[in-house]
Amino acid sequence: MDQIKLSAHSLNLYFGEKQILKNINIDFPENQVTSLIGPSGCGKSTLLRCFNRMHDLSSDARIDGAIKLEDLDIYDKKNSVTEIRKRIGMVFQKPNPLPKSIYENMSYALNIHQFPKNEIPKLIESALRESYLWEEVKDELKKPAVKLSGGQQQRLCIARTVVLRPEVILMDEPCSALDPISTRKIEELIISLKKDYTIVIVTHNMQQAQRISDKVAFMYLGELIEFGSCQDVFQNPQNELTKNYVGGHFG
Ligand SMILES: Nc1ncnc2c1ncn2[C@@H]1O[C@H](COP(=O)(O)OP(=O)(O)OP(=O)(O)O)[C@@H](O)[C@H]1O
Repeated sequence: MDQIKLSAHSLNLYFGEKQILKNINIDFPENQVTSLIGPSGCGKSTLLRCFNRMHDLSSDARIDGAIKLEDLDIYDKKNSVTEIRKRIGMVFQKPNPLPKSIYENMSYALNIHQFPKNEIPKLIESALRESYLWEEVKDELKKPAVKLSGGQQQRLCIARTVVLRPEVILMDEPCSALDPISTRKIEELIISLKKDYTIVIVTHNMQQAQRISDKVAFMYLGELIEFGSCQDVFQNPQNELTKNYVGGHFG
């Protein structure tokens, strides 16, 4: 039986009058990669952003239902967003390093969370190793992060998330700005990270979803249409819409 790490229960989201997410119920198993797939505009990124309260600052967003990290209610006002984002990290579509050195990119959140100063170098090395970047940057940690290649910048953004030891990592099309070789490296990285983290990723790339996912969720017009093992969703979809989408008939 899968151990459930993160879950949404009867989740609805509205932007103004418009309902974007419709009664989403989903369980993300621990130490697995789950891909959210579906045609453009179906609500994948909007759903992903619900999991670490990224809509909090959007005045026209209204959410009802519940999201739980194990037993923790993510939307319970007494839980701080900073603490939730430490436990549920996020990596965005475009690599977005701070305009600072590689080292400062890594130390920034550790300082905010008041990790002991003497532990910081070790934590940084370990997260950079875990993110397949250490060997490439160990001699130039003072270099501006923006001077790294796009793929290296994205691995740095992953390392910067990993350094806080989150439980869940959310990724919103993390390879869409990258070339095929950098994309492959990130895919290998995602597969290796799942032994320590639960990963939820939005992807448009069906080959990528098949290469990296344990579970796949297919969404359409704000609804979760089908959720199952990667093999089942791609080889034996139950719903006609899923069948057409994974068969490349629309999207
Ligand atoms: N801040 C916002 N205010 C109003 N509507 C929004 C906002 N953000 C997204 N939407 C709308 O919500 C719907 C879902 O968008 P979302 O970005 O989640 O889809 P998606 O499946 O991730 O699409 P894509 O694959 O193109 O990135 C779209 O109709 C979009 O226009």
